[in-house]
Amino acid sequence: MARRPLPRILSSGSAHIARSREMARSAADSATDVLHPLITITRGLRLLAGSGRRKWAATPKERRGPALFLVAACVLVVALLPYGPLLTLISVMAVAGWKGRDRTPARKGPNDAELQRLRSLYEALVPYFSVPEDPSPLFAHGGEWDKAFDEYEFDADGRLTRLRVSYPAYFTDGEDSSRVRIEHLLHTKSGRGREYLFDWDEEGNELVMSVLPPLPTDIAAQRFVTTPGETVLGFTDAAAVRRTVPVMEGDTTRDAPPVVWRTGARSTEPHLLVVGRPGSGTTSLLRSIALQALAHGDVVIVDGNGTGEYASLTGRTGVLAVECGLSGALSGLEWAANETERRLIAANRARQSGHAVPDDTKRPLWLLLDRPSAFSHPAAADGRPDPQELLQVPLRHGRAANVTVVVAEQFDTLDALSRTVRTHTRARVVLGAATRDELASVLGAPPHTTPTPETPTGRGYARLGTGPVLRLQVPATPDPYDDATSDAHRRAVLDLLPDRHTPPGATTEPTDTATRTAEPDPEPAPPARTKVKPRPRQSQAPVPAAVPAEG
Ligand SMILES: Nc1ncnc2c1ncn2[C@@H]1O[C@H](COP(=O)(O)OP(=O)(O)OP(=O)(O)O)[C@@H](O)[C@H]1O
Repeated sequence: MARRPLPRILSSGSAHIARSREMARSAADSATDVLHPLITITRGLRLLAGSGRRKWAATPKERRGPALFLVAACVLVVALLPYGPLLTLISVMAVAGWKGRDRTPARKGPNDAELQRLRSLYEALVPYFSVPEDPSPLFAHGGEWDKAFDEYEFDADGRLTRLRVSYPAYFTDGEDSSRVRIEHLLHTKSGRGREYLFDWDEEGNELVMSVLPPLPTDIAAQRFVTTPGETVLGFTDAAAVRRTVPVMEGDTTRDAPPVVWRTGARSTEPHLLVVGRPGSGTTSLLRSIALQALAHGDVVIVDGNGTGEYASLTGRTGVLAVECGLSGALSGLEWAANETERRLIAANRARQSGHAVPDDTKRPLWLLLDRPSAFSHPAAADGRPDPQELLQVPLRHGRAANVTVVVAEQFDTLDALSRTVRTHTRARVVLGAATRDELASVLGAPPHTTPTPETPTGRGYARLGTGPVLRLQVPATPDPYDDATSDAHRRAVLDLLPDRHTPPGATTEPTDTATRTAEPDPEPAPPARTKVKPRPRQSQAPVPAAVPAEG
């Protein structure tokens, strides 16, 4: 059977309809192009009219009369001016055109993946931020997440970088354990491997979580711009401190936010305790402090490690002693205790007789003790006092006598520190990996940030007295005599060292000499800047790390 042709309307209809649609679309496009200025101006006029209406509504009733009068006066002036109405019309059109211009709207709201992240975060928070008794809970399974998350930001990889969470007033945000649970959950769900800052606003029932950039690790030892009495412990977040200091990085200078510790008579935390794990950079921090202290004062170093990491300081001007053995440590600290008393008495006498405090009581004296607990056992075995006992006077009265004590100790041997040391060292630093409890026990408060995914050496936290816990990165101040030290760092440290006051060959005394120095001095030797120079005790003879040689 021959096939009958389809009716014309069915065979050519679809093509016809498509053509008509195409024509209509191009006509609409052309009309839009032609009418575009008109559309823009109309939109602008509508916006202007809207803002005018709002302004009028916001004007107090008693001011409406004068405002109307002013407008009428303006209209009259414009009407009387030559070309006034025309110029006004052109100006209004121009303003309307500017106001109504097409601003491509920025993408609002999260994309699908981000939306999914926010929803799952919201769902995860429901058990923590809701109670069955709440009739209209902010957090409920399947609830409106956008009411709880007021602000959010994602990075290019779609990971959260900032989130503001509103939570119900009954959440126990005053309890550390409740906060820790929320912080842990948000940290885990938002992606590990980054450091987060949690900022709790208890009054507003809001929590802001933000990602912190890593602290720069490329600042090396250098002369920092500080006043006498200020020591740069390291560098922190720009938002955490009010001040910056210029720092050199290679050939460039930039401003960095320092953690500045103030010592001396007006300091509220005149002594420092540094705690860390082995290799965390505590010795480097003490070296950095020594280099800064030597710019204005004298230094006595007691090295319980006995590994000679302070050898570069031996015999330098202002370095009164570098002690590695028990006898040397005892005699050095005994001298320091006597010197503290001498300064106090001299200053007191001068004040009572109405004179100025003598200059030789003002020069800062620093006692830097690296792992003093290493001496405790040999001292007990030998029936001699623990060197820490000799710190009582400098710690208790050092502030008035310009004597500053810095103690570095490791977590494992923290118990061996005397009560006096713990009580009087109110400036605290923790370096290296540490649990939240360890940080809280040393600093007196936990940090508001999550632990670092990788802890570079010299990275940790600082807290000065009752101040906030600050992230800290210590400037690289390695031992210049260490073969592993880079040339740039070696040069940086050597440039900061004062000149030698004794030739290098005379620095190493045999162990028996160090033992001899254990005999108490008939009179305490005054510091280097006074008329008589103290006898520098450099017992740098190599000794085992834990047990000093002469015991
Ligand atoms: N802030 C820092 N920047 C770069 N490198 C550092 C920093 N602090 C320390 N280091 C390097 O880390 C290593 C260990 O440092 P340091 O000796 O100061 O640690 P420590 O805590 O005293 O450890 P230990 O008690 O085992 O000697 C050294 O090679 C040192 O150069």
